[in-house]
Amino acid sequence: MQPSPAPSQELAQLSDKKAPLRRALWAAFVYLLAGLAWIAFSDSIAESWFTDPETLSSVQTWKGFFFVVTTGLVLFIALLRQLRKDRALLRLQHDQSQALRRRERQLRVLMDNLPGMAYRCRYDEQWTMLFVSEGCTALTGYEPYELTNNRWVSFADLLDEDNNTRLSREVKAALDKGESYSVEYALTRKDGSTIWVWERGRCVEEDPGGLVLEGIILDISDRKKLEKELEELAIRDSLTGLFNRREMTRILEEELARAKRYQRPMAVLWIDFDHFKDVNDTYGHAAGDSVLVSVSRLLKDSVRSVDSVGRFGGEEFVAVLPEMDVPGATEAAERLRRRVGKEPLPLGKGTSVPLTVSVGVAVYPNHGLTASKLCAAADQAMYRAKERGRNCVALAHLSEQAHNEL
Ligand SMILES: Nc1nc2c(ncn2[C@@H]2O[C@H](COP(=O)(O)OP(=O)(O)OP(=O)(O)O)[C@@H](O)[C@H]2O)c(=O)[nH]1
Repeated sequence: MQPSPAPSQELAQLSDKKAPLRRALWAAFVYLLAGLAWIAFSDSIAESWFTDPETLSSVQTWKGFFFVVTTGLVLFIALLRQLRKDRALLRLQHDQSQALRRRERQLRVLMDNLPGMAYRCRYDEQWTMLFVSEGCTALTGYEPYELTNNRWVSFADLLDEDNNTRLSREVKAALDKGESYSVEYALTRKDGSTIWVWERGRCVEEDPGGLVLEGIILDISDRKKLEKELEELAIRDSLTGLFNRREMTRILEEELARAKRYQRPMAVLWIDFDHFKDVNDTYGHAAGDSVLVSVSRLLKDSVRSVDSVGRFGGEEFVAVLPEMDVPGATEAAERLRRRVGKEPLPLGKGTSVPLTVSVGVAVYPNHGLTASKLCAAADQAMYRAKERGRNCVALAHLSEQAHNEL
């Protein structure tokens, strides 16, 4: 079997447009040469071999037949070979185009069933889409033709400035390293709603207009929502929805650092229910839970938006009040105490119970310079409020350092 030419050889043959003419001319030349040689030499050889004119005439007739049959046979073989080659080539072309169509169909089915959108875009300011898969409609709300070539909107129009800047930065960093990029950002859909997407892509080639990027964009809103819920769960108390002890400790440290940096006061209120055990014992634990929930709402509604309220555990609540000095903190604590004691708290099933709280107040820098000192000072103050008969506010003792300075 004849070895098939190497692909580069095939390519060179294909790109040489004059090759068929050259080959045809060569065949014609060989035929002419053979024909002329035959005419020139066969006659003289026949004449030298056959002297009898009658025999010579019949030899010349047979010689003519021989020439026609031989050239016809050569032509037949050459044509047969060529036609077979053409047929094989046509079959190959047909098979290849069938395979190509099959692959295109598979690719389209795959892309259209992607849980997102496949794209090919220019690396420009508009992220000009050269191609987007059918998933574009479900993802963005826009039909593929509306987004392609920025016909109605550009992809950049779907991103706010922050997200667009982040995407540009990530893509550039990946391109600089010659790696693929992967980035999460928020995208505004046609109906104005915002979704979170995850994009992964890479630079595939350079076309005359610049770099081209290819990749996929998937909707990850559900995952983001779940992450947010998990984050919330990690920082919230499951019963009341207020911040939990860990988050309140973090907030307190953060506010304290800010207070120190700007040399401003800040306060911690330690709030504890009076005789809460009686509520549980009389009305049951579930009723006690309802009271805790409604008091949490009450406490949250009674503080400023910059203040934070959390449940430290059991029926102990803590409020962190930034920018609050001793008179302000005492007044805020009094206000809270009055508000809780003013109305009976609902127990569920239409009943309610009057309840009071005792509040301890500690202020930075007067009652402590660290979070733990402030908490301990506020807690002790709250116990003093209990000792004074409950339903009252007690201020922490001056810390040793503050005492010396004052
Ligand atoms: N319903 C309910 N009760 C709780 C929860 N956490 C703690 N408690 C109850 O809160 C009560 C706290 O009781 P104590 O520490 O004796 O305090 P108190 O009865 O409020 O009395 P004083 O603080 O001294 O005024 C206990 O009965 C606990 O069971 C909770 O999540 N739900």
